[in-house]
Amino acid sequence: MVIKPRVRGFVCVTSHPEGCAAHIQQQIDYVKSKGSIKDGPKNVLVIGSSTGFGLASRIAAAFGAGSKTIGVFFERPSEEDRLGTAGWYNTIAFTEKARAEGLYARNFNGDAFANETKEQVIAAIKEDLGQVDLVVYSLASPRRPHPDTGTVHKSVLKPVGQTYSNRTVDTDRGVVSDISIDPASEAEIADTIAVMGGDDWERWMNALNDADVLADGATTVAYTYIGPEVTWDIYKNGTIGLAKKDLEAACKRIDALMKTKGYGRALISVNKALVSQASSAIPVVPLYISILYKLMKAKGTHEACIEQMQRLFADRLYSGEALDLDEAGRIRVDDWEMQDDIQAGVKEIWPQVTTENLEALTDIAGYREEFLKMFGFGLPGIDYEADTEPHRPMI
Ligand SMILES: NC(=O)c1ccc[n+]([C@@H]2O[C@H](COP(=O)([O-])OP(=O)(O)OC[C@H]3O[C@@H](n4cnc5c(N)ncnc54)[C@H](O)[C@@H]3O)[C@@H](O)[C@H]2O)c1
Repeated sequence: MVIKPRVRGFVCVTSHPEGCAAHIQQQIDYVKSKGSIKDGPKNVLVIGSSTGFGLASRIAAAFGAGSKTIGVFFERPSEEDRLGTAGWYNTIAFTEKARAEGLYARNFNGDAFANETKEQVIAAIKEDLGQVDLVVYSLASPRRPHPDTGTVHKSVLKPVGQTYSNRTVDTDRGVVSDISIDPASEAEIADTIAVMGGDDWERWMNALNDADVLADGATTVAYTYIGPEVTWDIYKNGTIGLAKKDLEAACKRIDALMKTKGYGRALISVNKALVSQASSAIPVVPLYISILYKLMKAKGTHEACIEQMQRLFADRLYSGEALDLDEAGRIRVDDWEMQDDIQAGVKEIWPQVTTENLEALTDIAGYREEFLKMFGFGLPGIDYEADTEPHRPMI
């Protein structure tokens, strides 16, 4: 079938298998162009490995350090009259390319929050790898069925304590407008923490430790975002920010657990704002990203997921040097985003943006390009008029 993009609000409901494979290849080529990561991780578990930062982490580990990888993700295969999700096709392409180079890659499509998924993954580690020396926790989920109670918690992206009003952009239609978001209820705050906080990461690490599948000196890392003041009420100080605070608290407890294993460590990396399936759903953030991209591209410091994760692995986690951490003990690969001149530029452009000057003042074109790329569209060398097989089994 011929597959075209069909964008509905902040999602694209179609995805192109060959385009996704070309996107994976671009990321592999980038990692290889940076040279190999010496003393990188050997056996890596990536939780949330099919898109965004988790996928880029898996690619950086496999193709930068020759790591064996196990990926856990929640994606949908194609059905008779429905395409598979981009993450489904991404994972097939990654796995084909990894195995073609003799790299071990094994996949688990299932709910990472569930006890059974953890048990299956642990059994696979025991069977194939013995132990893992890096666990990347990169889940972004709108819901979590609680493994003990069965209650389904749903996360919300809302301010806390007061109504938040700001401008936002409908990235599909290019319309800039003002929005007001009412504050979250106590129940919504608790639900968001249950989904995006640190409980599940801690459960994974305890389960891996109890099963003795963490290597001595193993590292685990999870990702967060801070960003500029203009987004704080909806991000850093909003429901998602409180969940991230909970993630950081869990990090301290997990770090203590990891310290019982030689030089083990648990870390939080603060990453840059990027177009991803998760970030496109956050109000206001896509407008910020469009302005940010314009400024960072002009300065020559723009990075996408793969550049960020390659830098995290090569220059931070596995540089062989002591980690340069911020006052809260976090790694900062959002350093170039947060530079004063970039943020001063954002402050200057922000109040001026309207529907009419959106194209001129921001990189909305680059935003849309990145957005479509996540679903395999707009990749060079792909004939989007050609027939494509949409039904592809997981490997
Ligand atoms: N995108 C950004 O701008 C940004 C910036 C900094 C930090 N982060 C953080 O990085 C992390 C990853 O975000 P992303 O933007 O790469 O998201 P993403 O939506 O691209 O990826 C999420 C991953 O989680 C998996 N997943 C979701 N629910 C699952 C479940 N129940 N079981 C198993 N897998 C499941 C998906 O399959 C996918 O692989 C998040 O913690 C996010 O807060 C994102």
